[in-house]
Amino acid sequence: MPVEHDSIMTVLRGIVLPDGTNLVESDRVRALNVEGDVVRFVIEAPDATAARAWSGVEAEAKARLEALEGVGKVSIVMTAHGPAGSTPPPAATGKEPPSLKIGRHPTPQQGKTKPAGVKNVIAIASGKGGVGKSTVSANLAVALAKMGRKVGLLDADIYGPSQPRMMGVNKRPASPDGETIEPLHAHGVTLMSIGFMIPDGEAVVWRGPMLMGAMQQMLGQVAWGELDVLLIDMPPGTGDVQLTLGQKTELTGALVVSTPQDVALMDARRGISMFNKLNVPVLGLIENMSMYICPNCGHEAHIFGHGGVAEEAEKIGVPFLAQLPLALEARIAGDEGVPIAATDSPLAEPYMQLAQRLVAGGMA
Ligand SMILES: Nc1ncnc2c1ncn2[C@@H]1O[C@H](COP(=O)(O)OP(=O)(O)OP(=O)(O)O)[C@@H](O)[C@H]1O
Repeated sequence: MPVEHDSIMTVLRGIVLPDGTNLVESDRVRALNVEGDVVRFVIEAPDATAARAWSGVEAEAKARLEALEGVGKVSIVMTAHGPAGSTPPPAATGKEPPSLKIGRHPTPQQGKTKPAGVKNVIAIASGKGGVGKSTVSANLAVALAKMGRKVGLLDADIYGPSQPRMMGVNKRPASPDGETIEPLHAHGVTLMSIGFMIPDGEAVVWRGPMLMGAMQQMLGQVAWGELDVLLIDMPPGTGDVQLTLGQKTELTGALVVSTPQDVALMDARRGISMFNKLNVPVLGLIENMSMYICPNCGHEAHIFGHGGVAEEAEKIGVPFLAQLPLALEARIAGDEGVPIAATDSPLAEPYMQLAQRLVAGGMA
């Protein structure tokens, strides 16, 4: 029988650190993963000096866990996040402990790249917050997965990552080697969110270089595997993440989500003009909250106006890809972690059609 997570934590609680606390109490254990009889995790030391001084801690944890019933192999990676102390690094073996931290200065990069094995990368953007960009991203990802496509979803919305809630998963991804990050999986979609890696609100204060570094890591360190398409749920507006992504990533293109309201459309125009400047093709516009369908009588009301996004698409010569109704059922589904496209509700249909258009166009 595989070893229980709790039994492992009990053992780790018994491993005393030099300051008298233990590994669990001082929150040093990350990415604990049990597969069969193999236990893997990361010990996150406060800095490189401590990481070196804790080699006995690592050895003790390994020996004690290997003595547990059901455990065959134990693999521990020691990482350190803080500045190194004054002690010189160990001789010859040389390699610094890998860093699992998301949010760092970028490493130099020549030209545009995309994760190996990923055929298409599509940014889902909006000029304005709250228009439903994350809802569209989650549902489109699920609809594509239902069609049998291999889909990844990267939630890069640093101001309010909503995919953990919308896709119904929220835990810290495993990192068996302290460098590669194993994405999570939900509703057939390979999923990574900046929200899995950093405490709420921390990234909001990041500016240019830190954001560039974080995006580089989310694209480059995550083991995305073979994907037909990777959707990126962007933060709203035209900030550093959008710029970095447009300049550094080989994007198939961008989908721009807007409500029919004039104010939302004005902001959407700004987003479109940014993508044009970055030479990122705008694959199409999506109108969300097009009409409200009363759940009681079926009456349709155009709460945020009517037809604005279709007109805009025609004016700028890009496809108008979908019209998505405002529906209570869709909101509740998103809040409960089961996107409406994952259900057999008729509201899943417009997302299936959107997915089909992208597949037919060779974009996903
Ligand atoms: N078509 C819809 N019908 C009903 N509710 C919707 C619809 N689209 C979005 N919502 C709801 O509106 C809220 C905002 O949507 P969402 O988070 O997808 O927007 P966003 O543009 O990603 O926002 P942000 O910029 O804050 O990330 C959510 O509660 C979501 O469930």
